[in-house]
Amino acid sequence: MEREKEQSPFRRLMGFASYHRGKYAASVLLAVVGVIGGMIPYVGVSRIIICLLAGTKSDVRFYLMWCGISGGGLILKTICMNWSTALSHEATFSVIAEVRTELARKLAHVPMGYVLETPSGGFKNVIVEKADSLETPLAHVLPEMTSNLLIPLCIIVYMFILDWRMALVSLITLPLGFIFYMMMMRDYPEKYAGVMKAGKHMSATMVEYINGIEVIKAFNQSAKSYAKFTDSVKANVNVVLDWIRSTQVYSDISQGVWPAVLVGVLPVGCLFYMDGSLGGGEFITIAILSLGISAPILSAMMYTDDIAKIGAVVREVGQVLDLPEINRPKENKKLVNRDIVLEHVCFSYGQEEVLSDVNLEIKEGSITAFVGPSGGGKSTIAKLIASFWDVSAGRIMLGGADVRDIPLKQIMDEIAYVSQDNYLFNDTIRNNIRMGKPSATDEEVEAAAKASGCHDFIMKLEHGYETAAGGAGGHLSGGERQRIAIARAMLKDADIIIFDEATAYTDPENEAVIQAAVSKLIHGKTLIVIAHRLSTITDSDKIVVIENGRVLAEGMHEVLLEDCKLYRRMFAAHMEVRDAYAADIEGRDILA
Ligand SMILES: Nc1ncnc2c1ncn2[C@@H]1O[C@H](COP(=O)(O)OP(=O)(O)OP(=O)(O)O)[C@@H](O)[C@H]1O
Repeated sequence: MEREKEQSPFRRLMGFASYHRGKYAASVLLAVVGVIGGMIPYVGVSRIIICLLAGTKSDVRFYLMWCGISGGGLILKTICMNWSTALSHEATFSVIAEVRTELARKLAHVPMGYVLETPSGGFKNVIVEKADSLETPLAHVLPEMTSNLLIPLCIIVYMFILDWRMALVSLITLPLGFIFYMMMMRDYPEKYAGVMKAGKHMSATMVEYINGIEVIKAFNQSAKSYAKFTDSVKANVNVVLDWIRSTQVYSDISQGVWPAVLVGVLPVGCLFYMDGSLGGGEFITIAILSLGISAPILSAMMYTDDIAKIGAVVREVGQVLDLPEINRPKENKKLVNRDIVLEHVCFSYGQEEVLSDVNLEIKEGSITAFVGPSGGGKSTIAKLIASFWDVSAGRIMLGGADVRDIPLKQIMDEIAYVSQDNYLFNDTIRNNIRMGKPSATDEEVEAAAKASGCHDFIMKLEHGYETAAGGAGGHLSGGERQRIAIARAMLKDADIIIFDEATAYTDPENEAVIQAAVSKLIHGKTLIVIAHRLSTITDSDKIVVIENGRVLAEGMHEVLLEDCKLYRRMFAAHMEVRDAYAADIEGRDILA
């Protein structure tokens, strides 16, 4: 596994934006030109006022010219600012799309365990909400903050040229407001990280609540009594309110103090005017200009809030991007056959070892069944073979090569994993089956559906193959979903098939259809079946009994019945349940 070097949030943000730096540079340049355009009316007004008061110009064309120049400046400002914003948004939405694509790619390359252990709401929060929150700093901060800081800077320089004393007086509210602003920003990153954490937790529990709504309803719970959900909503609102309470006063004071420039400019200006050291034109010009200082500075300050947030956002996006990947070579490996060999395999989820010293040989073209008590490690072995995780110790060989030396894509091509949780995408049934082979024609899709026993129930659906399957399978039964997964695997035509039999007891009719589908699917292939109904695997070439993370026994059905007490007991128990179930069904049929 590989851990990328940790980067500072700012460098990472710049890294995201680097492919679009041309657009960002043009956006900043246009913003600067826009600021210059925006300054022109101030100069125009000042020229007109000074000349009017001094009475030095009586030609109306002079005033009309400055009116025209001022209007031109405003038009230049509007065009440049809008163009600048359009460019920065164009670049930013591309960056956000790239970040999302990279996050999604990352999830496909980290060990499955990381993805499964993280609530899906957590990932959704990072990929959707957090990625979205990059929009403000990237699209607005660069051009708009540049212009919002440049405007007051230019005004101040101009005021210094007119009268340096008045310029200083007009700046007096800036440091005062800044003190309160800094008090507001105290511990900001920590507080904001707390708000984000609470939001993420709420999002995760909400997704959990929605996913588990069936169980919650079945057990007569409600949103209120589902304490985890209500607690997270309350915790979120408390953290946000605490944060607002601790900053609101300072924020209000600083926002009140900053624009109050006339409090100094008017009395001091009157004094200077009365003692003759300040001209009437300059006084009025400075009074007007001083009003233009605080608004852009306040806007720029608003962005510092976003800059402070961005560290936490980028860090969180970075945490996903830095997850260790399953590190595999890129070049395909030549496999001599499809034999699978496990040598002294150990594996732990976190600290707890769930497999210890597992040795196993699965011959190409054979049928191998994993059986054993729940939690014994059957699925874990199957998932290690499919490279969902890497072993903690020992090795797994496929066709003579260590699976860690085989690219993930090659493993995915070699192995079809038909799991119990057959996720159906929110797409048509046809496209769901086609996932097994994206280039498959409609005829191939339907042929696979027929072979896997899906065709009849699909044709009974309202829109046949074009019916939307809906998230996680919609209204299809477990058995139907499993048959769709078998159809997908048939299209994929992989050499090795891992089939995780459904734990829920399916009716004998459905079981027979699934059995028929599986036997068509495995023709000439290597099959590993994680079996929960022992009657279905008695003909296997090899049955492996797995208990407490170890291989307890292996052999054919008859041999194990003789030699393995656990297998004998499990088989007898299974037959008993099966017979009782069959008798129950028969009884109901007679009553009907
Ligand atoms: N993602 C996981 N994180 C932590 N522990 C896990 C995870 N998946 C499985 N385990 C644990 O590993 C052990 C083996 O689980 P596994 O699913 O491989 O057993 P199994 O024999 O397939 O069980 P079943 O027949 O119930 O499906 C169990 O103790 C289980 O709780």
